[in-house]
Amino acid sequence: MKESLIKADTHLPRAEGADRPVVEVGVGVLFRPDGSFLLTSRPPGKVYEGYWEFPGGKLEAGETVEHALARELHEELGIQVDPGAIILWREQLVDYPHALVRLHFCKLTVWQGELSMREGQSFVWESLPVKVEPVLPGAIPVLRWLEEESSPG
Ligand SMILES: Nc1nc2c([nH]c(=O)n2[C@@H]2O[C@H](COP(=O)(O)OP(=O)(O)OP(=O)(O)O)[C@@H](O)[C@H]2O)c(=O)[nH]1
Repeated sequence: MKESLIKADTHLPRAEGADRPVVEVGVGVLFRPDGSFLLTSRPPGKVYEGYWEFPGGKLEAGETVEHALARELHEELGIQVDPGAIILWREQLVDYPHALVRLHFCKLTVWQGELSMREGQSFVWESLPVKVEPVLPGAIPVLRWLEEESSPG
């Protein structure tokens, strides 16, 4: 089956032309017992600064999605996560002007430690429909999937 692709900001030129490598990214949807989920703002200095997203980051060489995400959540949020508690959920390819990324979205309900924003981000526990904006193009499908999962039938 052909992988679904989102094209973001199509009016902007693409870096590196058509044959650019795919950057693999682990992304966490952290749920509290009341069903709310965590959104964080992209830190100052990063592309799409200030946009709301789910926390996560790029896989390093040799890492699994679960290990990369556990590492990123510790680096960004200061929490301890057992890679075994990370549930792989969905994938989405996104074509951005700066990179072609494959997002590996994961669900997570268990972690240790208090949240501390180590990169100058803001955070919010949200529920549908989310109130914060703008949401990163590559995070928007998650909101749709959560909506689908919460509606009967
Ligand atoms: N963390 C995260 N990244 C996302 C989401 N949606 C989405 O398109 N992305 C994209 O995935 C890539 C993640 O890169 P990043 O910059 O957050 O990762 P990182 O912390 O490893 O980056 P660094 O190399 O600047 O340290 C970016 O191109 C970002 O635009 C999302 O919901 N969460």
